Amino acid sequence: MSEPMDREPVGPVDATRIPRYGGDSTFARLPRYSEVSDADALLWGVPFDTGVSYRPGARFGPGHVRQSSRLLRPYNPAVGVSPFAARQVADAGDVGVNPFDVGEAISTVESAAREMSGTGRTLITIGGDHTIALPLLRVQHERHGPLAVLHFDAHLDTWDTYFGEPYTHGTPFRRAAEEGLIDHEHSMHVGLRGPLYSGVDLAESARMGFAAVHCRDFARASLDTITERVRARLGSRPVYASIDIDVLDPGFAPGTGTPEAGGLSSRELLELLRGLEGLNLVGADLVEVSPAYDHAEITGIAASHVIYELLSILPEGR
Ligand SMILES: N=C(N)NCCCC(=O)O
Ligand SMILES: [Zn+2]
Ligand SMILES: [Zn+2]
Repeated sequence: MSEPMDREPVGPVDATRIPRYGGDSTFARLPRYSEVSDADALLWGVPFDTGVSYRPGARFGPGHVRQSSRLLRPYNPAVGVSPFAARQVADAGDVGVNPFDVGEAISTVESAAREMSGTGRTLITIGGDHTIALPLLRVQHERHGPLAVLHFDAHLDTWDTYFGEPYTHGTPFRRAAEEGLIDHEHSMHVGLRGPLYSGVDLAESARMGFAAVHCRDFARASLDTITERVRARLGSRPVYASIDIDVLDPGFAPGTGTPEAGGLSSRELLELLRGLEGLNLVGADLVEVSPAYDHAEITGIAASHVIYELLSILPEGR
């Protein structure tokens, strides 16, 4: 929002007074958007998975991530921040999208994101499959111009079409590049791995403006070296982080639709995010949590901690 908040932010329900396993399931037990006068940052869900190429179920992601976020506490010692006290964060619920029409769903997400971000609210979106990154990037681009896209994923998601369809979860970043939404000098994939369709896939993605850190790099370079590479690439540009939970190894995130062996640990991803403090993060999404393949909330908990770290590194006033 444009005006600074004139009162203390309304925080999560206090778990020392009201047990955390009961009651309303908002993200981290934060207030609903309708319960606060306004918000600096909004979490919201996009329960959509009509764009998937393999296992379905990410439409149930938002509810599952919220349910798995009940144990989050207010203070983040890793970065010395209380993310819910530094700004008003609220949960805006889920948007109702058409599961039978991908084009209509994309326009619905775009208009809802535009309306919710208003004159400057930060949006953190819980998917849903990766198709939804395209309308989210369109709205961020309207405000900030070409974005330094920080894309955590096992997959490139810069492929052209699936079964002739241009709007799928494997294609959002090619569409975004075609639409001029991506800053070619400052965007990056992190966590790539697994078999491709052809060697050309990587070259095409590089032509679209993405530098790349592969999972193989994590086997050799230190986390500090990789963090520095990422920071140097993003610079001071407006950064949009799009995090596909399948960037984590299936052992750390089994509940996802297109799992690939040999991924990051939750510890590596969380620590890398902490190392991005001070960057100009303007918004983010966390996608591809498919609860039917999750056990013991393993994937949901990892996802909720990723979102918590993102909130913890938001610049002041955002
Ligand atoms: N965005 C995700 N999670 N996956 C894309 C995989 C596309 C494929 O089936 O080749
Ligand atoms: Zn992926
Ligand atoms: Zn993806």
